[in-house]
Amino acid sequence: MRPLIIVGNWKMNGSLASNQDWMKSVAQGMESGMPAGRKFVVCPPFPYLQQCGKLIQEQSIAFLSLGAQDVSAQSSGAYTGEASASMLKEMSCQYVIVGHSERRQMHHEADETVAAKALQALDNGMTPIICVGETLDERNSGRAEEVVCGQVAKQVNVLQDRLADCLIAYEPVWAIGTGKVASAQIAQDMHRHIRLQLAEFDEDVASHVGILYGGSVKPDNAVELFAMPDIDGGLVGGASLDAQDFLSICRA
Ligand SMILES: O=C[C@H](O)COP(=O)(O)O
Repeated sequence: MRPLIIVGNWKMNGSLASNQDWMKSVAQGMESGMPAGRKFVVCPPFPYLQQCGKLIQEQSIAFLSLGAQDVSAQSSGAYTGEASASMLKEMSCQYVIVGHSERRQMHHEADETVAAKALQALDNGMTPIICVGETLDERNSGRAEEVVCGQVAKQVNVLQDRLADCLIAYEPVWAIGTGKVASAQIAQDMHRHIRLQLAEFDEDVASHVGILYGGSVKPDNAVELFAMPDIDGGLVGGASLDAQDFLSICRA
């Protein structure tokens, strides 16, 4: 049985003061108990990881884990502006998002780089959340499955059975930050497709890998999405910035 995992990705949002308020509200909300068998993760920007890790400890938010939004594909050295997996681990991160479409599009990250980043995370004891997804043009031209399966195949080639220790996030690019959520059935169909593709490589890996949905997840659509058999949780952007919305999605 795969656990339901809800990951909040703050993207480039937050401040020392607002992070503190968010943690306080989430601690209060989670204190009253959360549904069993679920995991909750928050991914603040790099500069706030230490603060947020400390706040999670201080507020005793036992349910909440820390994650980062990206990691270097290199382990150390002259890579200005990058953060290595060992540094993130030192900040108490347990999860790392890799290959988010915003990084693929704006920073030209290729599948090979995404796989190298996932390996760095795995080698440092963290769970990579590997993002895949098609653009609107690709969907409209009937190529959604081909594009997503191509992205997954590149990860399978490099990571092989280490994929069992990863999460995959299906994020249709056209649904990110647009308010246009994929219908639960569209999302389920793609998740099923990804799982069947993984099963061709290894059935055990396929049955273990959590596949999260991302793209305009909100309190009012989370229940329907999470009820789907191959949707194992959500990667939540905008709605995770509001502590009460995040809590509602965590309980959905
Ligand atoms: O990482 C999160 C996804 O990009 C979804 O963002 P969104 O919930 O704001 O659409």
